[in-house]
Amino acid sequence: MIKILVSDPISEVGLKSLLDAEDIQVDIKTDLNSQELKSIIGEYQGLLVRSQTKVTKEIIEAGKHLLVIGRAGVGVDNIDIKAATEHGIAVINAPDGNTISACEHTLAMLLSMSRWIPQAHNDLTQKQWNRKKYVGVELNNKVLGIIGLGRIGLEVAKRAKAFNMILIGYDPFTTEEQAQKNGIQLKSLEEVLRQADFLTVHTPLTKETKYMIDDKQFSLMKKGIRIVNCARGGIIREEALIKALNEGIVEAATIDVFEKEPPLDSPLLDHPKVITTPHLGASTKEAQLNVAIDVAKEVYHYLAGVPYKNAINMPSLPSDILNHLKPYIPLAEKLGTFISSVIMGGIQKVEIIYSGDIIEEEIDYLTRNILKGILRQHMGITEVNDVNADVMAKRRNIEVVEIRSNKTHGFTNLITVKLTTNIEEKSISGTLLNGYGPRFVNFNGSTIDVIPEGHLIITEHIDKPGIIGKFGTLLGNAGINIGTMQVGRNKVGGTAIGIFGVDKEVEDHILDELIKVENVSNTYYVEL
Ligand SMILES: NC(=O)C1=CN([C@@H]2O[C@H](COP(=O)(O)OP(=O)(O)OC[C@H]3O[C@@H](n4cnc5c(N)ncnc54)[C@H](O)[C@@H]3O)[C@@H](O)[C@H]2O)C=CC1
Ligand SMILES: O=C(O)CCC(=O)C(=O)O
Repeated sequence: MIKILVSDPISEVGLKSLLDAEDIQVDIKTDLNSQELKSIIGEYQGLLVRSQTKVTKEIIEAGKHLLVIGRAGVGVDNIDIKAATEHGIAVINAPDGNTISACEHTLAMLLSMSRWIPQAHNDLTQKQWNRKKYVGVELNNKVLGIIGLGRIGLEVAKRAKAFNMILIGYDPFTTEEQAQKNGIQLKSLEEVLRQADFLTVHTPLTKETKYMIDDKQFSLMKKGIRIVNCARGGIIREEALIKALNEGIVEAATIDVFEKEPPLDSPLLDHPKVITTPHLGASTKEAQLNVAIDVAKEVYHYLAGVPYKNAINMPSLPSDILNHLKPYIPLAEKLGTFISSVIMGGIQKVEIIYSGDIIEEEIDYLTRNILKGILRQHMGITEVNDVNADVMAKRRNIEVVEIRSNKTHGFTNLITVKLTTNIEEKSISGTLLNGYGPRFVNFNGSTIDVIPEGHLIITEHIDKPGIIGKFGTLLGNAGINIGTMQVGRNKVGGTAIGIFGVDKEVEDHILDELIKVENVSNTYYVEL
């Protein structure tokens, strides 16, 4: 039974697919403090959160059985992604379901700020009829600067256009063409800051975006600018914002997200020109249902080994691409397992050559599976998986080189893995034969044709008469039946290899017998 903990309020209707699954137990405990979470997280394979639960390194380390962390929403800055990746835990979010709500909240903030609606309402509740005090500004013909032209930024642009605003934007990861298509003039950050009458930020909180709006940036702004932050606290430095408000650079600000949440001691809450909401951007019935449905489905798919698309720490592949890659995945892992079983010494380099139709695919995913096979087999690292395979290789100073080549050697697709250790270098090539499944087709330069499955004995010997016969006798005497056999050599009388598919597990003492046969240099055993 798989156990999933839901530690933040997430729509139960949206979680129905998990709640109804027979093989999954879902526990909803939304009032845990971090100590309590730490003490129980070890029981769970899955953890579902929104933004309140801080999934720290400590929590991740205590989650000995965690396989997946699902975030019902976009921002994953409350999850230590590095620690999750190192522990092989997939982090999956639900980025699409709350876009419209966050965008509409931004528009609500823009409008209330331009007309001082909350302040005027407050006065009126105090029986003060202040018509002169609250003179606003129109959005019409004003320049709206949008920082971050992703899902929410572009939806905001669409709606701001309806108010006849002039749209300018900054996003180093988008193109001029894409911006123009959405009616936005792409500019440098400095230009946006200098030209905007209204400014709204829609980036994630990263090392690059933290405090991207600080004293220096405020000093570039037009006097009287109005600012919205419905993205993440910390993109705008709060201290600098307060200063800019007090100096009159910023006329008004609307803030949904804070550097520290809840921000109960923040001076922003008391500032007369600031409108605040308690991180409500995604708090609509629709958004909460959407993100719960999305995250439940993705987590279920991840646990069931079915294609999913929104992993943060793995290549996120559309399901059609993942389905196309699927048959190559076991081949990739088996190439890694095989080559690392027949080599001696400490691994220094893994070179992977992809050729043929496979080079059009997301080969990073296959590389992770090759590395997984290598690290599990050669180093006994059982916790390695698709999520952390490349991190684990890097941590062990293994150089990983991926090459796309057009030399297919007659195959429609070919994957060659060359392993270099401090002692030797060996290679294995495999292909996927249409309708026949995976095959190993070359080992250290010798042509072979091996179905990579079951119990395999591999021998390296000199190409001389009688050796294969002796192997047969020895294995027969040990009650081991040879089901398939492949021999190859680089030249007559040269170095030869034998790959014997046998019907049962082979113990070490049998390999010791085989290596005693004259002209045999090495024997190995691998289970695929
Ligand atoms: N207040 C709330 O309740 C909600 C807040 N959010 C937050 O809104 C933000 C935007 O979300 P989405 O639009 O869904 O994300 P997204 O990933 O679709 O868009 C983010 C955009 O920021 C851009 N970007 C990244 N680094 C940048 C930089 N240094 N300078 C300028 N642009 C940069 C990216 O290229 C991307 O286009 C996130 O921080 C998210 O967590 C999202 C939903 C609800
Ligand atoms: O869970 C929430 O309500 C916050 C949503 C949010 O900030 C996000 O999705 O990034």
